[in-house]
This record gives sequence, C-alpha cells and structure tokens, in this order.
Amino acid sequence: MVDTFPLVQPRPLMLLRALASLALAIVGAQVARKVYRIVHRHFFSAFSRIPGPPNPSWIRGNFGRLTLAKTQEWQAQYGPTFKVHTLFSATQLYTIDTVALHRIINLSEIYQKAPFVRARMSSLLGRGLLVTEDDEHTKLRKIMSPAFGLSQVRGLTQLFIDKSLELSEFWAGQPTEADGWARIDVMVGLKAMTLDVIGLAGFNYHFNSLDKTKSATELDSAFQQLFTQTASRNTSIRPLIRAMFPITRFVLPPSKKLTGARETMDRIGLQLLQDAKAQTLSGEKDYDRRDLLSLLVKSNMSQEIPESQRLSDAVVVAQLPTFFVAGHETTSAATTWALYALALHPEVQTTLRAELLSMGTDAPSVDALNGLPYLEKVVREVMRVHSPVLFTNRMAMQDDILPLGTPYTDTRGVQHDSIFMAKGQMIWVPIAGLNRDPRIWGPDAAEFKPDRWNAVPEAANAIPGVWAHLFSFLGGSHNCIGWRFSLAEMKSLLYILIRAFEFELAVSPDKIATLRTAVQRPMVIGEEEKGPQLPMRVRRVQG
Ligand code: HEM
Repeated sequence: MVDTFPLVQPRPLMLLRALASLALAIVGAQVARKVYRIVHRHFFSAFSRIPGPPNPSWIRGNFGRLTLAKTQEWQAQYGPTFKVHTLFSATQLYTIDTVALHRIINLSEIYQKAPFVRARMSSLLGRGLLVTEDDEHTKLRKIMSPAFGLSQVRGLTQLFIDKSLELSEFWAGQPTEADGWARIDVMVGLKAMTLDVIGLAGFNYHFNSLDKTKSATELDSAFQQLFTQTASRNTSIRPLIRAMFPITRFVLPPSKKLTGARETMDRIGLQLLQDAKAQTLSGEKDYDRRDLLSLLVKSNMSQEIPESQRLSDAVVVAQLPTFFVAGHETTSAATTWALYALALHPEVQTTLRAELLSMGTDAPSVDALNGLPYLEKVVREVMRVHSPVLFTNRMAMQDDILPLGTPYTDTRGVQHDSIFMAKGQMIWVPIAGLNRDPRIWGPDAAEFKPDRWNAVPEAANAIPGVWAHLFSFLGGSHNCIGWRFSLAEMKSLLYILIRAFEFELAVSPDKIATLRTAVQRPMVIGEEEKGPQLPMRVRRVQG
C-alpha cells in the first residue's frame, strides 16, 4: 500500500503553520535589521571612519589593553576623541572632550548604563541605586539624598575619627625592626577600617574587622563574595552571557556561591531593616541612630513622600550591597594611594603633618577638616592623579548627534565637529583619563603636585564633575551620592594617621603597579598572586 500525503491539511494545523511562519518572519526581520545596523555602523557609517588604534584581535579587541597609560598614548596620537574595539570587536567611542562628556553624563534619558551591564550588576547587587535609570532612579535618588547630605556627614565624623584612632592603635602595636620601623601592608588595615565604617554608618552593623580577636561575620563573608565578583576583571564568562542574552538565564543559572551569598545578605538585610523601622516607629526621645539605612527609612516614611512614591522593603534592602560595594573599597583605595603619594613625596608629607599638628584637637569636626587648606590640596591631588575608578560606560539609548569641543579628522581626512551616535553605541567614559588630561593640567599632568591647586587652570572649569574640577566622582544625575561621606572619611584617616606616623615605601617604587580591576588598587610586581597590597615602612612620629 502506498502512503499518500493529505493534500488538504486540518485547519488548526494550517493556522499554526501560518503563525509560525509569521513569527519566524518577524524574528528574521528583526535579526536582519540588527545585523544591518551593526554591519553599517562598523563598515560604512561615519562612525566607522573615526580614527583609533588597530583592532589586534577579533575576539578580545583592545579589551585587555585599555589601561590608563595606553589610552593616554592613544590620546596623544589620535586626539581627545577616538574609537576603540572591545569584546567581539564591538566599537566604543573613547572621548575626553568635555563638551561631549557634558552631554553624555547630563542627558540621562539618552545616555545610560547599557541594559546588559545593569542586568549583570543587579544579578549581584539587586536593584540598588547604581543600576536604576529614568523615573526609578529619580525616585530613589530623591529619597536617598538626605542620608548623604552635609549635616548627615557632620554627624558621622566622630565615627570616622574613632575608627581611624582604632586603626592607629592597631598599627602602633605591630612589631618593629631594630631601627623602630614596622613593615605593614597598609591596604589591609585601611580596608578593615572602611569596612567597619560602612557597616556602622551604612546600616548599624558591627563588622568588627579591626578587632583581630573576632572572626569574619556572616554578612562580611557574603559581601566579600559579591565584591570579588564585581571587582574582578576575570570573572567567568557565564554571568556575562547571562547578562547579554537574557534567554540563556533559563539554562545557565547563577553560581551556587552567588545565590548563597545573596540569600544571606537578603535575610540579614531584612532583619536590619526591621530593626531600623521598629526604632523609627518607637519614637524614643533618645533614639539617635544616624546610619544611612535608618535615615532612608525615616525619609521613606516622611510626609513629603507620597504613599505611591515610597520604596518597598525589597528595594530598601537592595541598597545595602550597593552601599557596601560602592562605598567601601573605593575610599580605602583612595587613602592607600594617598599614603603612597606621601611616601614618594616626603616634603609634602612633612608640610601636611605640620598643618595637621597645628590643630590642637584629636577630634576635629568635618568643618575643621574642610578648613585645612593643605589637606584639601593633597586630597584633591590624590583624587586627580590616583582616581580609584578608572572609567565607566554609557550606551546611547536612542540616535543622537554628539557635539564636540575639539573636532576630529576622519580616516578620509574630513573634519567633523559632531558625531552621529546610533542607538546602541557604547561609550567609554575615561574618568582617570580626563583627570590627567595634559590639555587641561599641562605637560606635568601625571605628576603629583598639590600646589597646582593654588591656581586652578581655566580649562578645568569645563570638567563636568560634581566635586573640585575633577571627574573622580563623576557628574550628572548619576554622580557619586557618597562623595561628601567619602572625603570626610578620607580626611579623618589622614588627620589621625599622618599626625601619628611617618610613612615610607617598603619596596622600590618601580615595583608598584596598578591592579586593573573595577577599583584601581596598588600591587607589587612579582607578587601578583597576593592581589592588591601596599607594603610600607611605618614608624611613630619622632619627637
Ligand atoms: C573615593 C571614593 C569614591 C569614589 C572614587 C566613587 C566614585 C563613584 C563614581 C565614579 C560613580 C559613578 C558610577 C557610574 O555612574 O558609572 C559613583 C556612584 C555611586 N557611588 Fe561612589 N565613589 C566613592 C565613594 C562612595 C561612598 C563612600 C559611597 C556610599 C557610602 C558611594 C556610593 C555611590 C552610589 C550609591 C553611587 C550610584 C549613584 C547613582 O547612580 O545615582 N560612593 N561613585
């Protein structure tokens, strides 16, 4: 018997086939459109003719080579605006043109963190301030701002001073060599101090990291797990694939370690939030918690915030890992770099010590610290030369014309004073690169010279940063909400430590390099396996 194919198919099957063909056609058209846009942008658009370094590898692009030194070399060769290739040869616009940067960081409806970057970050940190955009970001920022204002920082300064004194006592107790100098990895102590501070000032939690008799808390271990994932340059490819291609999240679950860390953090975070709420509602007269979490709770409950605008518990808890990741290693890295710079410039260290010792108190207020002119110049110069955050990225969320202050000449020799940014185009925002731009700071831009702040160059006024003509805390709607907090903590540390100790490098300066992670920290060449560290010789101030 011969099988015959039925010429007339049942109606539901025909319908199904028609729908499948339509779906396929729609997906096909979308893919084709995307491919066309990518091919056009890469090979035929005006963007493709922006000059820049050659692409050394189709897979890695210039990815591993985007160091401060290399990008500065390219700046000298191609000018302030050029094109680089990153993973899978995707292009990014690199620009230190202040007119362009002004638009990029201030027009947050057009230029935002890329969706895949936000997806990756929120898989680690939850929906914290760092990963939100548009109305969600505006709402969060409005509620969180009072917790980071100057009056809040004034109230926290005694904590910064107390914890600095605790660190100072710990270092004073370290064994010394015959000449009276102790060899100390200062990064370890500074990290422990800033961890204790963010625990108490952030959410009234005692990490006790400066107390060597106590072991790491459960929350500390969970946060460290998260921090290692966010700070590492070499995190596994799995999270990246999950973030870039949402469909893969069904087949590539997050690692067990990460899920465990998130669960611990959410459980303890919820408990801390409930404590803060209970204390706020109790209305006790002597209730005097000043941590960011309780201020956030108060601000969220205030009459000024309409019911519909208030944050859910989950959103408040999601801010805790953000405080931790954004506010802990950044400040310890900045202070470590400050000690490094002061060791390399003993004359600056001596002048600073003289100014600090002229103050007759062990417990200065933040206003007194801000009134010390040489300390201010040293801190500014540290944040300029050793910006802890090297760069950030943005993506054009819609087509835009980006104006330039300095025109670029394309590969055909044509000059342009603007760039057409197609939707989806990534931008490399070079924070440290702009801070060291020789066009602004002169040919000695890379050198540490606090006295350059006696006369700020006119061109520095164009830097669109939130603080001190610098880009270290960024600017625009996503500027660092913790900048006042961080500077007060750093100044408190320097005040206590420089009055108490003299600092020298324990290894030759040419052995110190920068570890290329999200936060820039020093490392010793030849001891890469130890990770970030700064071995110093430390002794009590003589006489
Ligand atoms: C030296 C210390 C610090 C540096 C250099 C620094 C730098 C930055 C930078 C560059 C950004 C912008 C990131 C971007 O949009 O791509 C940022 C954002 C942020 N920082 Fe900091 N930061 C420091 C300390 C702190 C501290 C102490 C806290 C909290 C206690 C903090 C909390 C935040 C938060 C929550 C954001 C997100 C703001 C938003 O998106 O609206 N930071 N920081």
